[in-house]
Amino acid sequence: MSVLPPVRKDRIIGQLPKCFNRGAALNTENEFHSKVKTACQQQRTGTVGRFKISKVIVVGDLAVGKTCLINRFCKDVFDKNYKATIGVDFEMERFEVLGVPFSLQLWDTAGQERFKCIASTYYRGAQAVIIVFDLTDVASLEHTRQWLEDAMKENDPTSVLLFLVGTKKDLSSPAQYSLIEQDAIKIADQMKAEYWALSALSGENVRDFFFRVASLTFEANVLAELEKSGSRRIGEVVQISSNSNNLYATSKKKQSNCCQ
Ligand SMILES: Nc1nc2c(ncn2[C@@H]2O[C@H](COP(=O)(O)OP(=O)(O)OP(=O)(O)O)[C@@H](O)[C@H]2O)c(=O)[nH]1
Ligand SMILES: [Mg+2]
Repeated sequence: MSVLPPVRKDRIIGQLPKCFNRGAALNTENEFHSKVKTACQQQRTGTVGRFKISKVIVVGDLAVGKTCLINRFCKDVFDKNYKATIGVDFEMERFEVLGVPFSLQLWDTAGQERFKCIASTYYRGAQAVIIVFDLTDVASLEHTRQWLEDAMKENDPTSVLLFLVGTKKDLSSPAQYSLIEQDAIKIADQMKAEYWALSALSGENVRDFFFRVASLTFEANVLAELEKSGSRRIGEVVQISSNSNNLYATSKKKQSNCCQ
């Protein structure tokens, strides 16, 4: 018998959420992978949905808005006063994706230099890395390459999903926004990350973004489970996809360049 309460109604995902910008997306499919849909219908998702909790780390310069972003999604609150994160903090979020329970552990890390060495000890084992910058601060965008490099020292670049997220959209004028967006999309493309722009203050795109993170992480986990169980049967290795738009089939090749 499960001791957990049911998943909140507003955490149920039945469709693959859309990317934010097709020019910087991890995948541009309209639907979940057919193998994933079938596995969910047949309740053949292995450890996904039963024991597995996926770790997501959130990194980026100090005061770019990492804590506010997580708090807007998890608690629907916004604090205008800055309180630096000391070391790390985490929140658990439970979803139901295609009828399968799925949990994300969101690790909120410190951007301040003096807390960075504590925070970096928690980077290991991430399935997704969210690199945050402030849309009104170009330097914070430039620093995202360094944050990526640090996060990847502790993780396997072939299996981590990357997201590049610009915050404080409410503070940037349309002209200012479109300038920084061009640079952000270029960097996201080089990193093989999916780009999003949002505001924790207004809530714009926050829920859509986390639904996308949950969905793509879930999909990658189920595909990995299918591959594992398929390859156990001799001569019956599961073919994931040959579609070049699909990150999971091509991530090994693509991501090997990102931290060089
Ligand atoms: N206008 C506006 N302000 C924001 C937004 N997000 C965060 N802020 C403000 O930016 C400041 C820093 O936000 P935090 O979320 O604490 O920043 P952080 O990245 O967690 O900082 P560290 O924990 O030091 O790494 C706070 O004063 C927030 O109120 C946003 O979307 N819009
Ligand atoms: Mg913080």
